[in-house]
Amino acid sequence: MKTVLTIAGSDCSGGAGIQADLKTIAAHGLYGMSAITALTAQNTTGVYGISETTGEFLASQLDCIFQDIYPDAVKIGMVSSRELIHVIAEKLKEYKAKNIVVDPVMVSTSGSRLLKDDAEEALEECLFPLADVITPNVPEAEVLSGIKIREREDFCQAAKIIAQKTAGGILIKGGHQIEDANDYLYLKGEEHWFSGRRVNNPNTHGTGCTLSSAIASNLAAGNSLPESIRKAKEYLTGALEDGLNLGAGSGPLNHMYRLKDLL
Ligand SMILES: Nc1ncnc2c1ncn2[C@@H]1O[C@H](COP(=O)(O)OP(=O)(O)OP(=O)(O)O)[C@@H](O)[C@H]1O
Ligand SMILES: Cc1ncc(CO)c(N)n1
Repeated sequence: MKTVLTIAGSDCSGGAGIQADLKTIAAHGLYGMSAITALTAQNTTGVYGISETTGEFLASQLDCIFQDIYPDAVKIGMVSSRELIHVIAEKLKEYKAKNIVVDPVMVSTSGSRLLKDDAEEALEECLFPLADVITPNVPEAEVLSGIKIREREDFCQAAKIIAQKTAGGILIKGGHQIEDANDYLYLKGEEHWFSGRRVNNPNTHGTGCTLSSAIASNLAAGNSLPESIRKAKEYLTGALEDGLNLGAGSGPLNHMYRLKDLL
């Protein structure tokens, strides 16, 4: 069985972070493992607390995983501090990790900052060079490139700037655009657009985590990057279209929508 590791923060309400990743990996029929960077106290209405793990303990989790069950792909989500980013980069190099998806999580869907100021630079310097693909949303891509993204051409311009930090692909997610849900991939000088059906559902807690772990799952299964993104987007759109409505705020997706017939 193919295996996928997620290195991310825990969302106690189950909609984003580690919990969304493990549900996504399981829904793809793969074996999921997790190294937890931080506990968060959050729910569909917001993030109420963050308790980070130590660098030493994160290193220990990664040693346990890589020395025993080697992952076929690795997804990295919320990593809020410089120290933890350094630990991850060192361990990924030490164990020659492959199929690395970096989701540069900066702000939660509900608007809370999930990254300390000094961590942004470390993310770009230490993790981007190791990534097979990085998956910023539009606001994150604006921060990383330093330009405003409004028109189709802006996606390309921003990606080219970000590409100076990575040899991997840059997937700029258009979920925050109003009219459509199209995503843009810049990979080794080539452009790919992935057109999405925009779903009229305000319950989008964890869309970014779900997409990146679905991409990692598809890479682990041996798909090319563009094919992994196409399949991941299809999975995500279905989970959103299912119309689950839990909690008082922006609720989670239904990861098990393809298994409904079993019940
Ligand atoms: N309403 C929607 N309908 C269809 N697809 C959507 C919708 N909202 C987001 N998406 C898709 O979800 C994926 C994740 O994009 P999004 O921009 O929401 O990520 P994100 O902002 O990183 O997520 P998060 O808020 O969890 O951090 C993309 O493929 C995007 O196109
Ligand atoms: C733990 C965690 N990771 C990522 C996000 C991004 O939505 C979140 N809300 N919580």
